[in-house]
Amino acid sequence: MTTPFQWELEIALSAVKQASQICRSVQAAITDEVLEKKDKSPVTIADFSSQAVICRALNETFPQDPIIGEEDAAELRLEENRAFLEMIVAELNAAQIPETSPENVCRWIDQGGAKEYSSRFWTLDPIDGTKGFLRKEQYAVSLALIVDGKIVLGILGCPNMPFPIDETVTGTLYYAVAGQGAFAIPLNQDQEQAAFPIRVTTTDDFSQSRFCESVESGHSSHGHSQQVAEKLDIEKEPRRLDSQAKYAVVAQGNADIYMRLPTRVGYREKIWDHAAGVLLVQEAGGTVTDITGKPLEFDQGYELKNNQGVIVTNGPLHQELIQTLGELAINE
Ligand SMILES: Nc1ncnc2c1ncn2[C@@H]1O[C@H](COP(=O)(O)O)[C@@H](O)[C@H]1OP(=O)(O)O
Ligand SMILES: [Mg+2]
Ligand SMILES: [Mg+2]
Ligand SMILES: [Mg+2]
Repeated sequence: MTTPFQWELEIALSAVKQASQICRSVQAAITDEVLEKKDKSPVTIADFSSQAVICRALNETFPQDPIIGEEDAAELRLEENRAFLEMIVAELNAAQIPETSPENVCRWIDQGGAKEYSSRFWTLDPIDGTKGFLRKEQYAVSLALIVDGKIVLGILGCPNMPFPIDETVTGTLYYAVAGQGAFAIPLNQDQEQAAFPIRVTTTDDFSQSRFCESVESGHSSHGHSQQVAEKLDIEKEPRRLDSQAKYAVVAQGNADIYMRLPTRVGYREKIWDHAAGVLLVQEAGGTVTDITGKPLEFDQGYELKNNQGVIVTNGPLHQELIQTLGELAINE
């Protein structure tokens, strides 16, 4: 008997693993090749390579499934960016991806171009935390499958995360399937190795708790999280790291809380920045809502249209934290 989504898990894990290894090799070599997107955020050859490899693999096995991915190939098709495209082609050739050509690379990337909600789709952030990637700190390759508005499968490839039970091993692949728990495996492990189940902490004492948040104060308000920490007597310094690695840190019990507090009115979180991390934490026993305590709604297209910010906890700390955000009027 097979468990639900076993086939999807197998294909997706191998694609994320391959993409994570490409990201790692790009990071080790050069990273000063950066395109600036229209919104002024950076994108590298690793972002595009990762999206190409993962969309190619998903499309080969699940051709009917739309993919809502972060990147698209419009800029890469411009003549002025031809050299940049050739560097992506070279990365995929080095990774021995069959049928690699400039045209196919653009086509694979654009397979991740769905925008609308459908009853079954994947969502992909080929590199979440590009700024962390450029600083050679934390970043994540993030992939999730959403069926009938529910996240059923989530994977985070974290090439710079120490393995939870052996910190000498760098690079962790996290995954969760709805109802089946959350697990970590080393990114580099070639032979079959038992997946290590991860769990959130059980503390209900804020004075003993630690929270994590973005490095970038433009992505999450450090001023507001400081106010919350003072009100709740959280004494420990926040752990700042980029990307959905923050979800993994809570899921494996290295922090108790992740706060993502809006920095400007009107910003809507993107589904690919959260879907995989949310399922990982929920399956590890934790709780995720927006800053008003509402569940995140993954049936609204590519944005979390009906939500503001994100609050992640081990569970026991959740309600009082949401209440405090209300008292401080941070949720308005
Ligand atoms: N104003 C904002 N508020 C919240 N998140 C943002 C904002 N601007 C960009 N982001 C997104 O935050 C993510 C990184 O988060 P973190 O700080 O936790 O590493 C990126 O995916 C980035 O999207 P983008 O890819 O468009 O730059
Ligand atoms: Mg980006
Ligand atoms: Mg992102
Ligand atoms: Mg990204």
